[in-house]
Amino acid sequence: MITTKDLTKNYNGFTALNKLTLNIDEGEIFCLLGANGAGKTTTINILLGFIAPSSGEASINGLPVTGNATETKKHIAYIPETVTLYPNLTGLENLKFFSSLAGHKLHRDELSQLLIKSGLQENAHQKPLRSYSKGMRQKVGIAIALAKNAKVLLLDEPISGLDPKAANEFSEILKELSAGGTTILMATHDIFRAREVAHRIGIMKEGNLVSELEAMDISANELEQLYLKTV
Ligand SMILES: Nc1ncnc2c1ncn2[C@@H]1O[C@H](COP(=O)(O)OP(=O)(O)OP(=O)(O)O)[C@@H](O)[C@H]1O
Repeated sequence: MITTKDLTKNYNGFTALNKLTLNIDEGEIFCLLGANGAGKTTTINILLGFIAPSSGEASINGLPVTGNATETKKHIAYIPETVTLYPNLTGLENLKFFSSLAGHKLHRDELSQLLIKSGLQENAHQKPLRSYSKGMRQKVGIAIALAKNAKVLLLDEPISGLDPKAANEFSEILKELSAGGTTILMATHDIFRAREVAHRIGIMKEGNLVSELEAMDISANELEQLYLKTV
């Protein structure tokens, strides 16, 4: 569960995020749309405990992030736009290393299965990351997030750079996780994907959440029109 109440972030008089109130239930997928600079990353960074809000509150599974960030982070898996990994380690080795940092000791077979589930072709598992495309690196990032088995997943434009097939597979993974009870917040510029994968969609403009709608109630075309009218 992700909740924010009147969440605000100011930078020297500039309001990057203005009184954002969100309630994302267990198992729900919420997509945040908005032009560059709308406040999507700021929201995610506050939820991660990376930056402190100026006012308002953010909670993960009922626990306020402020003052409890070490604890709340344990419940969160995070996939940024560009996943940072070790170029000289293979996909398997990166996954093993990062999942062990999160306290998980997984066998080789389990690691391979996670990479396969994330859509990384098997012949790449043993190759060094420096030989991977952006989409392939992103899939290792997805596998690392899956390994953590977190109840909350935060995604900041995770599909930019993925080809349509990989993006589609990624949507399927998100739906599976959601069906298993994972709460998902995804910032994205991909209106079509948002419409396809989300239960609810929010459109942000200049730090404000200006529209909030059920994905089922709107077609991709209508969502695009609304987005263009809004931002
Ligand atoms: N450290 C900072 N100091 C000053 N302003 C900042 C800082 N971080 C973010 N901002 C500003 O806050 C606003 C919101 O930025 P944010 O990164 O949340 O937008 P976004 O919706 O994620 O955009 P994008 O789609 O480009 O990733 C922007 O105007 C940005 O310039």
